Amino acid sequence: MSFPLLEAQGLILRFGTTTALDDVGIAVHPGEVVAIVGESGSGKSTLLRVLSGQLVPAAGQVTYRDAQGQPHLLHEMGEAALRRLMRTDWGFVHQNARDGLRMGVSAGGNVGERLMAIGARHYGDIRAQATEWLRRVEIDEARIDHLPRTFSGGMQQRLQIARTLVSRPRLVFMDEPTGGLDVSVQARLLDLIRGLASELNIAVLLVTHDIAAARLLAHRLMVMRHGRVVEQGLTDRVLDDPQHPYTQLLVSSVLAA
Ligand SMILES: Nc1ncnc2c1ncn2[C@@H]1O[C@H](COP(=O)(O)OP(=O)(O)OP(=O)(O)O)[C@@H](O)[C@H]1O
Repeated sequence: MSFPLLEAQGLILRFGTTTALDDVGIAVHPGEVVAIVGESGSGKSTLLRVLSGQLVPAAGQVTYRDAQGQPHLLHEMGEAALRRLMRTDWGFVHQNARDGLRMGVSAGGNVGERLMAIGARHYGDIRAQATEWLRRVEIDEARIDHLPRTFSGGMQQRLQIARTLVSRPRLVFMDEPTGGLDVSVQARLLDLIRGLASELNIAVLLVTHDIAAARLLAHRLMVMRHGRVVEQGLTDRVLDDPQHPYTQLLVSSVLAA
């Protein structure tokens, strides 16, 4: 198997007396979708923030391997290098599309901007790619000059995905990407994410408390509770044959719902 794209060991992080991460390790390989599941307060979002360099752990390390195969210790990279990584190699899909979109910029502008950030300069090419990406995320290209605030919640989320993926990141961090949307809209969005991640061979680190979403998208699953990883493995194995009592409870409560 290839080297992991992102790898962490021994992560510890406390907020006052709360231990949000308690000796957490993870590895994400190129093209792999890994879901972090667990109840509210289990440490999922904190882990995502540490893995994407936004929070510095009290102990442990995170290593990112760049496109040339060079490993970098994330928390020793420096602000400028980290920002460059975020622009070129990584993408973020937020639960609230407003956090990932520029609401005062047209739909086409939202997508085109990301291309310009990685060096695209030719207006015609940028507009053509933006049009193509709107089509890919099932937004009518006639809406290209409209502002995202005129879009439905599901459309805004699809636009955020187009904006994120247009620059072909190697790794995308997603925090509850379908949270707050209608169930039918969620299903369509999950299908779209699954298709695009697989087609573009993008690694995804997905935080969700939605086991059904994790089953649909993730190759591997990591179950967290009270800041610890209680179980991890291939998604079907973990969900069909959970070993830890907490995972059994999570799975059975979904089945009973
Ligand atoms: N900025 C903060 N200051 C203080 N405590 C925090 C902060 N962020 C998180 N915590 C605490 O750390 C623990 C883990 O929180 P975290 O948000 O990572 O959990 P989560 O699994 O993502 O929950 P949710 O699904 O509700 O977002 C919780 O006890 C939370 O209250």
